[in-house]
Amino acid sequence: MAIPPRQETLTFPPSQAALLAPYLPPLSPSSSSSSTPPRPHVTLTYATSLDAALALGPGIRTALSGPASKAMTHYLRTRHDAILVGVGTAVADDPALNARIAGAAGIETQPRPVVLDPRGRWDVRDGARVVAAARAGLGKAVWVVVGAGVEVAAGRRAVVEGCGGRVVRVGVRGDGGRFAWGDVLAVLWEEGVRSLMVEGGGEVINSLLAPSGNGFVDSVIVTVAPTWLGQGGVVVSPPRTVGEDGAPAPPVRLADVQWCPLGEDVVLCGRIQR
Ligand SMILES: NC(=O)C1=CN([C@@H]2O[C@H](COP(=O)(O)OP(=O)(O)OC[C@H]3O[C@@H](n4cnc5c(N)ncnc54)[C@H](O)[C@@H]3O)[C@@H](O)[C@H]2O)C=CC1
Ligand SMILES: Nc1nc(O)c(N)c(N[C@@H]2O[C@H](COP(=O)(O)O)[C@@H](O)[C@H]2O)n1
Repeated sequence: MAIPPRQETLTFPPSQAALLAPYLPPLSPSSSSSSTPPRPHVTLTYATSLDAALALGPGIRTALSGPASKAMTHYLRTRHDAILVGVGTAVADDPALNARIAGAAGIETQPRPVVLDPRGRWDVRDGARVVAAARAGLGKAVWVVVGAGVEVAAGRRAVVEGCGGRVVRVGVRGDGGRFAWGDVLAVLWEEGVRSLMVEGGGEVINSLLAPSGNGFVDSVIVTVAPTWLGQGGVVVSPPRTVGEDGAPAPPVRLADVQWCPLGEDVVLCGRIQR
């Protein structure tokens, strides 16, 4: 018999959850969306250092959140239908992508892990934490989003499907072999996803904050940790664009801002100013 993975159980007080409520998708989402075409509510959320770094370097798993903001992240996971990371994060962190928090009782409260992997490079194995969590009933099974014409090796497909997951196809027509966000969100909506939490990593966040992506972001919840990681980190800094007149486009800025201290960290909530 397989031994289920050991995991911690975090707690997040209702008083702190109430501060986040205005930025979260509705608890009972309707089947229609106010957007045309319909798409899920998108919450962009990650932890950063004071020098805007997500990690010490590409491929280096780096703990930034303290215990309280880590618990917040797991609460956020229970409040979304799906949680999305890029393949860079799947490879670097081997994340479990489940909600390990008191109150996350039953598989229904768990988010669907989604890995964006346009070229099918994720060498997912049975030992991957996200696979182990699904097998143990501690999380939903992963969906791997690959480019429309991409071959996924039979062994990898067997691992994904063997734990109940799926390979989902989306055409690649974004720049640099990436997906266009509208395409990914349309497919997830069709699959029943009404709320999506985007966790990272750097490339995914920067492309979502770029002009072609930020119109899809409904709210932003960023944990700021009191540390500088130094040069060479994986940094959040979206591309600057130039308007038709050659002048720089206005910077991306948050509106409806709230700063909430959480342990030694500060959590910044807002919506992208339109
Ligand atoms: N502090 C935090 O909250 C988090 C930190 N991280 C860190 O981030 C690092 C990984 O970041 P990256 O290497 O930048 O990889 P990433 O996780 O952003 O994945 C990038 C890959 O995603 C795919 N992709 C598909 N469509 C895309 C699109 N529209 N936009 C962007 N990418 C798209 C591409 O294949 C691309 O190479 C790791 O070190 C991880 O520890 C990751 C998540 C959260
Ligand atoms: N909120 C937050 N704080 C940090 O300090 C982090 N390093 C991350 N990373 C994200 O969480 C994923 C790990 O998830 P599991 O604990 O394995 O379920 C990692 O892949 C990043 O997406 N997040």
